[in-house]
Amino acid sequence: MTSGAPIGILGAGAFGGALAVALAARGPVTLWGRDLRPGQRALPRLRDVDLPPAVTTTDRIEDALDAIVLLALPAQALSGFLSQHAALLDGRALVACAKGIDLNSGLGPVEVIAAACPNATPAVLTGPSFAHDIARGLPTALTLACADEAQAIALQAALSTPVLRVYRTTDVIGAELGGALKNVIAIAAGAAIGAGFGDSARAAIITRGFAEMTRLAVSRGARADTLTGLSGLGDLVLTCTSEGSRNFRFGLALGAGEPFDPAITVEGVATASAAAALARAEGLDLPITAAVSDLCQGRATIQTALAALLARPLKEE
Ligand SMILES: NC(=O)C1=CN([C@@H]2O[C@H](COP(=O)(O)OP(=O)(O)OC[C@H]3O[C@@H](n4cnc5c(N)ncnc54)[C@H](OP(=O)(O)O)[C@@H]3O)[C@@H](O)[C@H]2O)C=CC1
Ligand SMILES: O=C(CO)COP(=O)(O)O
Repeated sequence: MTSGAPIGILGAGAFGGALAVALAARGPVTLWGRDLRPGQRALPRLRDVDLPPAVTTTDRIEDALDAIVLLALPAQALSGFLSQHAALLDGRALVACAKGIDLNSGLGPVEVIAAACPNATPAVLTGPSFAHDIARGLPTALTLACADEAQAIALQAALSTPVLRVYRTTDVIGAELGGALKNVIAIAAGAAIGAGFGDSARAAIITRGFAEMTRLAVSRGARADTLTGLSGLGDLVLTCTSEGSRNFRFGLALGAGEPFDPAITVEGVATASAAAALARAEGLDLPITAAVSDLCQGRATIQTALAALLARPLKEE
């Protein structure tokens, strides 16, 4: 494969680290993390995989400002981070790798970038992909969403490798809401399994959860067919069916009444509240999303949440 343009990655957690490993197959990558040492090869959040020589590590953002900059930070950290570093980041191609809705503003990652860096080309990289799969070089398909089609084509080419297959779309809202909302439904699926409700209940949650995802995304301007793609249904299936998912594992613990390590990133908690607020503003009924929000905020128990869902009036599918 021909050498690609240098890529900067801001955020050295599991996903930033995995993308650095994968993209090093194309060309030089600079990985920034707030505690990253120059020459560091092992990352605490990405076990069992060392960074290859084509990855330079740094704790100076200035070192990672390449033509393409990936923002591999949790969704709730993005706005503050961008405001803090806007002078350095504005005007560049900024690709959010986060899946969530900002709780303060109700915005997705691309709108968060646009608000903080109005001269940037904002995009989002999303889709079904566990960091440990990508880092191990397993075949993976992602979606790159950018409103500007020419930029989407360029970013798709720059971020694809022989095993990382990137599709593209200009439907930014659809791609980012699919990625954000699947985490909420994965918490519900995990909670159902953790509480012992069984696989049939999980199938119902996945299906009716998908209907909620589509309803909210379409009301916000997304195309319905984007939700049936990798960034929506694809990621929903992965996250609701694998204990590789932190959101699913968090749900399992919630359903079983067990504690969960608060240091682990679980995007669906904040996004459930943000999505429930958006649904109220749009006048939409999203019962599973509301139940997850209530469960996470301690306003419901798994038993009261189930009873409320089952007591809803019978309706046409
Ligand atoms: N892990 C996965 O399989 C996948 C994750 N994603 C998405 O990627 C995003 C990031 O997740 P992931 O990498 O897994 O999360 P991790 O918890 O593994 O890592 C998060 C990283 O962000 C850093 N960070 C958090 N807040 C800030 C801040 N304010 N300033 C600077 N750095 C900060 C953390 O630094 P520190 O360690 O110093 O706290 C850490 O390095 C999420 O939106 C997730 O949904 C998408 C696809 C797959
Ligand atoms: O987004 C992911 C898979 O596509 C990772 O899911 P978790 O954040 O639940 O681990």
